[in-house]
Amino acid sequence: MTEVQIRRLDADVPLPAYAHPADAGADLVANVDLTLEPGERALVPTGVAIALPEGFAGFIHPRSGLALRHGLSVVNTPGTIDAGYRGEVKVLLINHDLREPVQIRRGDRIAQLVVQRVERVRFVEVDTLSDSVRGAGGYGSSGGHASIEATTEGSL
Ligand SMILES: O=c1ccn([C@H]2C[C@H](O)[C@@H](COP(=O)(O)OP(=O)(O)OP(=O)(O)O)O2)c(=O)[nH]1
Ligand SMILES: [Mg+2]
Repeated sequence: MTEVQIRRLDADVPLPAYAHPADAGADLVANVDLTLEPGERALVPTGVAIALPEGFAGFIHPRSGLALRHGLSVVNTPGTIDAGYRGEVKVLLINHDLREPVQIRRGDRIAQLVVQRVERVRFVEVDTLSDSVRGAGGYGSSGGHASIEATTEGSL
């Protein structure tokens, strides 16, 4: 397992932790109490700083349970933590619920950090790009409906 240096900026705050052995995301914890009114956003400190090895990056994703129950998400999802960043990891939360405020208490697991290997590339300027099947098609160019064949019961 790749080791990542981590520094607590608050001695009481739990370190990011994976809830289950095969989870991709380690939960990040809020280090403050706050209330987000409908539509409101806030940059929430997690009380930790990390030093990712070169060739890795951290990506801050929302937690689906909070998104489902409260409309809580991450504005810039996924937030990017660069390997060279040594400041406090912060989460840019937003309350997407139209009616209810979201209460966050210090210690709540508010988002999850996915650490991944990333490639850096050298951009080589050319006059003509290599051909591809897709070409310049995008924005729904491949259509939106998959035809589903009618099946009679028991025919599978
Ligand atoms: O959700 C986030 C996003 C970013 N960061 C920190 C780590 C990251 O390495 C740094 C810069 O983030 P980003 O590159 O997304 O922001 P920017 O607007 O491009 O700022 P900069 O000019 O500092 O790169 O801020 C966080 O703590 N949480
Ligand atoms: Mg940047």
